[in-house]
Amino acid sequence: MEVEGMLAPLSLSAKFEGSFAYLTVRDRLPTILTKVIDTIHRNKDNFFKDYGEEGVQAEKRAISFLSKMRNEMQTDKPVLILTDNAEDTETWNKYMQRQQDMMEDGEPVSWFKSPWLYMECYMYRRIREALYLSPPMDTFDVFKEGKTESFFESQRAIISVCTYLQELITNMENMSEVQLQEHFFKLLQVSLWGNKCDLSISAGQDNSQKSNPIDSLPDLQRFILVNDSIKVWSSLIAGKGCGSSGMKRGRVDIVLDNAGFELITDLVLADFLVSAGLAKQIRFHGKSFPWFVSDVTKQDFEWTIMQTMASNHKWMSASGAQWKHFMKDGTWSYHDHAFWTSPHEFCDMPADAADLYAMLQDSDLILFKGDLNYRKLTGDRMWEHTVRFNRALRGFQAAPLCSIRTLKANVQVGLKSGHAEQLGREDADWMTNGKYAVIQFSSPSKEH
Ligand SMILES: O=P(O)(O)OC[C@H]1O[C@](O)(CO)[C@@H](O)[C@@H]1O
Ligand SMILES: [Mn+2]
Repeated sequence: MEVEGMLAPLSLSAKFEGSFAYLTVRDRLPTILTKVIDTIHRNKDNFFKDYGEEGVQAEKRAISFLSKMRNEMQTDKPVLILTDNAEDTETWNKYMQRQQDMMEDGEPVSWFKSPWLYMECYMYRRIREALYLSPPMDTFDVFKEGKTESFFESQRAIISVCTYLQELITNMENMSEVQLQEHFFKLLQVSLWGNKCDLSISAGQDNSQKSNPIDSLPDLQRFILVNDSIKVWSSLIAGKGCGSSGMKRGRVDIVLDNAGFELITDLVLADFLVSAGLAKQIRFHGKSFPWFVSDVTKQDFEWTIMQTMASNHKWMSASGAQWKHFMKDGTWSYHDHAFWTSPHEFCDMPADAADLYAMLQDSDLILFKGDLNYRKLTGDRMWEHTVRFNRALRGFQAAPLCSIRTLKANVQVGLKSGHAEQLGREDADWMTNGKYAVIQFSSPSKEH
């Protein structure tokens, strides 16, 4: 899929001392691992209650795997092949070989020498392996507690967005297209800022939403570096317009990121799209195992809808009930695919996950939530900031797509000349502190 003659720049990597990747591998990843070990240990009594002595042995075994990995990471040991014979084990091991073939002077693939994206993904896959090899703990979600807490700590913000949604739906019939567009822009921004609330960048610290998200939007506007909302709107209108002729299906895919408040903002946006007739079908894509601390799994997805329904706030529970209904009648559906928990850049998708690529090709619009998806869209490479988004996608163009992301890693393309330099002067950490954001669109037929 790579455009001929146009090589991609180098991958971000911890081998660049002092870089954000370096600091992440040196400081943040070991902290996350320590928390994982601590969580397993704190749950020892529960494992005993549920599984007896077998549970206690499993706890010890998992902790020993994880401590070993922390040590390997901190001493920059070669990366090990996976041995858990899971559905994706072979893919991961093949990918390691691919990385090995790219190493200079035959040096082994290792934590501080290989691409950051690969190594960070690999850590979460190894956590999975440690649990997988420690039955009956194989289904334990080490990040569940954090995700649940972040949901409950965002209650007030959740109530305000659900109330906003329900009021909107009540008045929708009399709304002009311009008014609908205005509300769409707002909800897209709520979903954008919802991405501030991930737990990976804060190494698991509380990062929930406390204030009313709708009221905060005007103040946050100036932090949106690229805002292609109007193009996203146009692609939705195009999908809608052709619906009756059978050309387009009015299908929107949302590639989810984090559970907690962010997921609620995505569900609210999806509800709005359906209720306003802008989409007929929404397919949500989540992770098939716990990933990057706060990412949504099927369990989180179902739990969130149930909890929303169970709220004693009228508009929150009404929203939850509506979402359950959408799931039941097929208007909404949840999908997971091993590709989302692989280390691949998205330009690899046609070759490495052809079924998923084909599925996405019949979408009218794909919304990619969050920072990690942006890193994978752009390959997590050292692009010049002025390179076009389309170019950085390196042929990944299944359908019109939009990345909705707060900046938490130092890759950013599609900026006007001089903009990055100006930002650098104003705020040295603009690419990694989660204060700035983009709504960046790309369509297969148009150059951007
Ligand atoms: O949940 P998000 O928006 O993908 O953010 C997770 C980000 O946090 C980090 O783990 C911080 O290192 C990044 O690697 C990653 O891109
Ligand atoms: Mn995430």
